[in-house]
Amino acid sequence: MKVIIKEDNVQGGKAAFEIFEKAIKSGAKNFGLATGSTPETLYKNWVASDLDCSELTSINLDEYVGLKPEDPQSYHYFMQKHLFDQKPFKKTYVPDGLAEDIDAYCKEYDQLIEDNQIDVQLLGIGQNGHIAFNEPGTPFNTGTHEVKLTENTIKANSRFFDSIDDVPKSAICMGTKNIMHAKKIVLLAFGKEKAHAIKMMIDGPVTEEVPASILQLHPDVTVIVDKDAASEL
Ligand SMILES: N[C@@H]1[C@@H](O)[C@H](O)[C@@H](COP(=O)(O)O)O[C@@H]1O
Repeated sequence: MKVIIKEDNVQGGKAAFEIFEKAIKSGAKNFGLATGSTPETLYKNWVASDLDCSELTSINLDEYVGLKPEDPQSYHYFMQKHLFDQKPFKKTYVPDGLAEDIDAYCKEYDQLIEDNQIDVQLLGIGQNGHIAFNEPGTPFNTGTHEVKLTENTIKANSRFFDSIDDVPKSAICMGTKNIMHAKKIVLLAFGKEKAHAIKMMIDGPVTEEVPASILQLHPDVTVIVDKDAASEL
């Protein structure tokens, strides 16, 4: 893993954007994208750039079960607002939180990822080391699946909702198998509350108890952290 330590999330977002820009200019077409507060500075740089995205395809990591795409808390909405409305892509995919047959839908999403191998996969990390919504204990060979969110994640994500009771209890997300299939991975983490997860991911054992630790086994991972998130390294 290559670890880049930047002053703050502004510098971190800029460094991340440079990686995406270089990949696009070198012909990369398929991007695995992520939500959460962490990628916002990257998307700001992306939107402000003159990059043409009309030939790009994006496949997002996850979506809450039960939220409509136009729900302001949905990850569909987030992506439209922070990137796709300003930078139209050729095709964008975010898991369908309203899918009726979730198991069948997850298989379709796996096929989509199989057919469009991701050139650069963006990731954030949860305080407990989760990536996408792969919570501690999720088997490493899992594909796209429905996941019950842990109390820890519901609490952490409740800041985006009016009340903690409004936070959906489950989500559809890519599994670690899908994530590891990407050619290149860029993981971002900013803030002190991510410091322990970053330490475990980089220096801890590879264990399903810390889902992000699987990234130690991927050949091309760049981790961009700010000083706070790097404080336990
Ligand atoms: N499913 C998302 C993850 O993809 C994200 O990485 C994590 C951290 O979010 P934030 O960047 O807001 O700290 O939260 C959520 O649980």
